[in-house]
Amino acid sequence: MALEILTPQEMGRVDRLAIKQGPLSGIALMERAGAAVADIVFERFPDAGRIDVLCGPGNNGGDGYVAATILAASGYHVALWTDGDPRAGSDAEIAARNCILKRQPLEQYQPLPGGIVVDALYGAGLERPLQGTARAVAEKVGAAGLPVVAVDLPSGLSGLSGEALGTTFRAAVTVTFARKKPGHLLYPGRAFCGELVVRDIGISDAVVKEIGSQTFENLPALWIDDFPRPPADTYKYSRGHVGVFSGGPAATGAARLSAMAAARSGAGAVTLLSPPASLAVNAVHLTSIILRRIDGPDDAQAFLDQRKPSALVAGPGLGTDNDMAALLATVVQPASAARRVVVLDADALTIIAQEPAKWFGSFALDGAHATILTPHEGEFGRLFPEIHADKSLSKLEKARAAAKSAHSIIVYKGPDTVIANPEGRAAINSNGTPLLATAGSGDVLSGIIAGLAGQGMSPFEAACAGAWLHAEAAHTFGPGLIAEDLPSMLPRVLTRLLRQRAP
Ligand SMILES: NC(=O)C1=CN([C@@H]2O[C@H](COP(=O)(O)OP(=O)(O)OC[C@H]3O[C@@H](n4cnc5c(N)ncnc54)[C@H](OP(=O)(O)O)[C@@H]3O)[C@@H](O)[C@H]2O)[C@@H](O)CC1
Ligand SMILES: Nc1ncnc2c1ncn2[C@@H]1O[C@H](COP(=O)(O)OP(=O)(O)O)[C@@H](O)[C@H]1O
Ligand SMILES: [K+]
Repeated sequence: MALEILTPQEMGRVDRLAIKQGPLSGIALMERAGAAVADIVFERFPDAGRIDVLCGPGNNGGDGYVAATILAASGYHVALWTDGDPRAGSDAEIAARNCILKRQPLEQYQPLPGGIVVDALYGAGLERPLQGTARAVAEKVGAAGLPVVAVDLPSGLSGLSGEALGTTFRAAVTVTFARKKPGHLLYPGRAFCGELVVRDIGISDAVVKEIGSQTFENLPALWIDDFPRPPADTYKYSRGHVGVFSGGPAATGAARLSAMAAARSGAGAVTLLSPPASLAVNAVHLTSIILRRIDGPDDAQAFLDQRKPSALVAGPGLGTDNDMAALLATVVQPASAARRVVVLDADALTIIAQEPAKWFGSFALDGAHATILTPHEGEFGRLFPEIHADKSLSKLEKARAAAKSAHSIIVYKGPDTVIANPEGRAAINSNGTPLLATAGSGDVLSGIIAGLAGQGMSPFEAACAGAWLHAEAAHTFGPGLIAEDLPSMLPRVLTRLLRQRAP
């Protein structure tokens, strides 16, 4: 399974290395890329009355010349519109030379009803907004609502960040080559791409590996080998013991959601740590979850020393007053010998955001201990104001920078959740669903991550698996989902996942 995501720059290096190592030349790769585009047109639009192929001056245009040639030879009515000549000496120049279709100036192009558009204006090389004719054409095509097949990327989109650099084509299908790029998975890019198809053009996995990308699509293959498999002779505490801190009586539900999610993720024991005032309300709502009274930091320390939980969740419904800040200080200190992963969310992030540098300095991340922060957009902005405001960084790069500065694993949530560690390893989640935009779903995510990390899964992998399982649970339930439904969907999702993994 090809999991690497390549930046446009890395893709350029892959292209050059593949050409250097052979056996395929640049024009051979381009012929395969153009053929892949033509294939998608055959598959998705077999009855297209007319195909307008728009070619830019770079190699993206080269793919367009190849696709136009194949489509015309197959009997389609193809019109070729070009925005300048291909650059001299480029592979695109060879592709243009091999294309016998008449070239028409792009400024004369007018959308025709019933047609489809192949957008081969700009791909990986676009670095500034579309201007002049290209921009006017993007606007015309958008207004006409014609189906667009984008070559590599919809023109106008940054392949690096997924940002629209300006006016951007909106594709029905995007055909990219070898590997996905960040802009295909990060919003708003993902929406501009429509259906995304990745086609092999003969670039070997070994060449991609040599580039050493540190970004991956968050799919089970990324972490399944590390997924918890309890041995036959396990018992409840060795199967993972997760402690979840509850807040005051008016806000106990969030912590219970986390606790239930941790339990459903396979943790052998989950203890809800409750302030005295919330004990009664928590008690009436809990059955399999253990309830323990915690009246301040000393009690919390006693729990940590006695029970040695392997993972903790603090933040959902915790409250942000000074007492909770003191409790949090106890929670985040590195465990002496015992392995422990601490997942901080919601109110814990609000407390930390008041003095980020102090808190970040206390977070430990080594083989045995880790801190995982799970901010949504607003929390991320409060925790990392400078990184958040830096317009030159993509969401992916922001998550990486935040992980480094906080010595933590960051789960930067949203429709395109990014998980990053301080060493620069990062994953982009691709199975998100707007069904998850429901109160309390983040609390469930924290619990799943803690449940997996508590069972011994490596923290980065646990965070990735948590984000994937969370969205998969939402898909499995479907419309009408509320946060309470997510934990009870996990058994089905886990069954499917583990069945697939069986040899
Ligand atoms: N053999 C290969 O290498 C293969 C490559 N493949 C294909 O190549 C594509 C990448 O090709 P590419 O690097 O030539 O980039 P592409 O996007 O076509 O052109 C960008 C050039 O245009 C210019 N420019 C930039 N922005 C501009 C703007 N707003 N308005 C006007 N001009 C603008 C800028 O030049 P500048 O003006 O800066 O001199 C820049 O250099 C890739 O997406 C894939 O489809 C596949 O076939 C596989 C084999
Ligand atoms: N439009 C969306 N598409 C996919 N996932 C989403 C969307 N909106 C929210 N989510 C996910 O739902 C969860 C919401 O978390 P959060 O904002 O902390 O909610 P809460 O505080 O109510 O628990 C996150 O995992 C986030 O990634
Ligand atoms: K394009």
